[in-house]
Amino acid sequence: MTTSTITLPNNPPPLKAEAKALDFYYGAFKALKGISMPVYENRVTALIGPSGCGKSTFLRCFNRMHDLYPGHRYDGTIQLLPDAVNLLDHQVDPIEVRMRISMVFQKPNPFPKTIFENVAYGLRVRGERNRTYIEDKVEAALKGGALWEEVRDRLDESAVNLSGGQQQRLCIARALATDPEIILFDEPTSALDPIATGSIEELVTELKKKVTILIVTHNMQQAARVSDYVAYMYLGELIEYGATRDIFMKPLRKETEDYITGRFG
Ligand SMILES: Nc1ncnc2c1ncn2[C@@H]1O[C@H](COP(=O)(O)OP(=O)(O)OP(=O)(O)O)[C@@H](O)[C@H]1O
Repeated sequence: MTTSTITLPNNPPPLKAEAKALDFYYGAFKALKGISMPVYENRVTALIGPSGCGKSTFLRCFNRMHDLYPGHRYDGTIQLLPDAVNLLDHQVDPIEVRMRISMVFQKPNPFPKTIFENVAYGLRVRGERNRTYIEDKVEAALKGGALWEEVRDRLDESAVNLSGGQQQRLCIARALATDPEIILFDEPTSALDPIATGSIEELVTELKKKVTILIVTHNMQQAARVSDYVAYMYLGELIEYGATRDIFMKPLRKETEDYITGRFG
């Protein structure tokens, strides 16, 4: 197995999560191999690497998405700080994990419900009944998703009538409504036009003041624009991790350099 090259910052921000010796199996296939990596609080960490290297698989470990399918197995730990709970522990309820760690997918996936009900969804799953509380949370989440001004007068309309970019911002608002500590973004702009992409990138930068962000992207410019730290993966392994500027300006591993300069992948 390759050893990861990990360069930690001199004055690291507080840790929000940490993967340690993480393996993941789809049945007999080992898709992640011994990944150890910090995730710093209120920072954006980008996961990059060629198709099939395990970026999405790694991302989905953080909110136990893999539990939804039989035959999937984790080894190792992902600690969530400051309470130092191992997210992968069977004693830890995956539903509770998904409240604390939300996810935004590649294709905007609003539910066939009203704009309001899309955002209120997680609160209702959590058992929240207080109408005023839910209304306040929905408004705050839509503001956090930079969508409030566009939809405040049509909260009862179907979410599927929104544009693609608006739908993605709605999905971000939905993710925000339960006050998550981490948001996982899986290629959130790959289905969007450049203008909608720009507004999502601005939003990510704004959101990191409040939450910790992990983002999978194929777009090197996007990784350079939005992230503070970058993890380069290949064939299920973490090859190199470091500050974004260092990874792009002076990567320590030849494999990283070949990938970010477009010579490979
Ligand atoms: N449900 C699954 N069952 C079996 N193997 C899977 C499954 N999902 C992904 N894989 C395999 O796991 C490996 C990692 O896939 P993953 O989707 O995490 O890569 P990725 O880096 O996110 O790729 P992409 O950039 O194309 O989305 C690949 O070899 C893939 O074929």
